[in-house]
Amino acid sequence: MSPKSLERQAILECRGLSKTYTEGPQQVQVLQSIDLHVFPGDRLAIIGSSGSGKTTLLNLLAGLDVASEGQVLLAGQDLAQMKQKPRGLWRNQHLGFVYQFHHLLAELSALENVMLPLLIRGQSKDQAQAAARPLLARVGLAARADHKPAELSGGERQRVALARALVGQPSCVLMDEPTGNLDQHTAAEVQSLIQELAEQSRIAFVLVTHDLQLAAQQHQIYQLNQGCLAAQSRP
Ligand SMILES: Nc1ncnc2c1ncn2[C@@H]1O[C@H](COP(=O)(O)OP(=O)(O)OP(=O)(O)O)[C@@H](O)[C@H]1O
Repeated sequence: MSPKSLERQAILECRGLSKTYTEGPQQVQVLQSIDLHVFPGDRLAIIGSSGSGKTTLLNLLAGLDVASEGQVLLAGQDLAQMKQKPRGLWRNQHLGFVYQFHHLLAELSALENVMLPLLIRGQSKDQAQAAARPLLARVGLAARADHKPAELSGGERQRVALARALVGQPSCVLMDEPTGNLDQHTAAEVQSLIQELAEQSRIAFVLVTHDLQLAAQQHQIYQLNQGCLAAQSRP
């Protein structure tokens, strides 16, 4: 395949994705037949009111939850068709995930948190450290490598979480409210980092956010409404 056709191959794709939650006798359809294509270097924002299904969609795209109908293809592979262990490895190789509440391990330092995905992949401590240190520097936290999450500010923790999502050199990073707990200045820093990484390293970003300012800075905004995903025209 030529580099150009590789570039046009969606790194993450969903087709006819639906999700219904069953609570006792009640069924709640949260997502209805959603199609989405994410290409290298894309920056997409998904907006929608509270309870519209944004997190549910992100979890399905990440293979953390199972769809009621439809498919998710990550780097061309249907996640639902894979066994648990290879699916985890495939996800670890191609996807980074930044959660709203960062989910850093409290007992590990910032550096150790960033090293973790590589240690899980079976890399040595030295290899993991060699990859994690420059990333911490890139997010402006070289001097905080030995600090535990409790000793960092909210913005610093979010940047550690971003470095951890990037350390495995994923093709796509999913972010749930990446600036939800950040002040305006730190949110702007996170945005410029996302922009730089998308342009220079062709990493694709899918951001779920309530922050319309952040959404407006991405290539495309999608709105989730009554289970359907619609592309928005730019403001
Ligand atoms: N495990 C579950 N079982 C039953 N219903 C659920 C479950 N998870 C989510 N829901 C319901 O699905 C709907 C969508 O939830 P989701 O968390 O995806 O929304 P959201 O758009 O991310 O909301 P917010 O912006 O408030 O975080 C909500 O009505 C929620 O109550």
